[in-house]
Amino acid sequence: MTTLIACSHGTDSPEGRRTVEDLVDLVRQRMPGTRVVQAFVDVQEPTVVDVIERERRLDDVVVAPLLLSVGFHTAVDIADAVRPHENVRQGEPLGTHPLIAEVLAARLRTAIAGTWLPGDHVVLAAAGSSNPAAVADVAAAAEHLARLIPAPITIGYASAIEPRIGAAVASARRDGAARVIAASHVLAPGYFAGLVRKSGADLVSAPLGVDVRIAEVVVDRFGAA
Ligand SMILES: C[C@@]1(CC(=O)O)c2cc3[nH]c(cc4nc(cc5[nH]c(cc(n2)[C@H]1CCC(=O)O)[C@@](C)(CC(=O)O)[C@@H]5CCC(=O)O)C(CC(=O)O)=C4CCC(=O)O)c(CCC(=O)O)c3CC(=O)O
Ligand SMILES: [Co+2]
Repeated sequence: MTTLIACSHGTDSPEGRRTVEDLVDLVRQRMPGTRVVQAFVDVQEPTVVDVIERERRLDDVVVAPLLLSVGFHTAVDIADAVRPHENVRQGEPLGTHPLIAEVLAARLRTAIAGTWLPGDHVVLAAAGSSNPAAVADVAAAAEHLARLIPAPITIGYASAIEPRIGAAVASARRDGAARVIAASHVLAPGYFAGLVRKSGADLVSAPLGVDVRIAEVVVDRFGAA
């Protein structure tokens, strides 16, 4: 049997925790016959190291990151935990999958109450990482999103990388945007989602949240690992 370890960041937000749990439940429903368990890289327990240690004795294991971009957590935390074990594999993060762009577009449509206006500008608001590979992943996510919405898109980061979200919002306005909408490129409510809300955008979309399309991406990443 194979165990899928759904490894998210971890958050102090009760709503964020519930969101991730519900998302993992959706994954579980789609994978009868696979053991699906949660693990975390930061803030919450159990750690991915501990869960791998527990699961690898009985099963093949795939760690499916519930993270959007390659970054410190995928390339160091998860990779280091996986590397010593022959029967443990690591899946790709989720954010470059076209279905994620569909969810982003749906959250944006809700934020604008269904109507795009001339002069709308979207800032794709991502966490940011000290790992430069994150930039390419967020750019790929922006390209997918660009096919689905009529507004121009620029990118802003909550931490580690310039431009920050607030700066990206301000420069869109300087360049003539009539309405700036921040697209929350985060999985769940929490600290980073809060930073996006405070970025000064006119409207802010909800985190990706609980959605069967995201569960589908997790299953896909599991299958490709
Ligand atoms: C509140 C905090 C936890 C706390 O300490 O309480 C927190 C929370 C969350 N981070 C999330 C995501 C990511 N965090 C990183 C990276 C880092 N996160 C760090 C700190 C903190 N992260 C604390 C705030 C400190 C502050 O900024 O003031 C860094 C700086 C230092 C460290 O870990 O110690 C480390 C830099 C490592 C490096 O780059 O060197 C990456 C990028 C990457 O992986 O590289 C991603 C995106 C992964 C992806 O792509 O998905 C999510 C999920 C959001 C969602 O739902 O999607 C939450 C949960 C939430 O928002 O609540
Ligand atoms: Co973090």
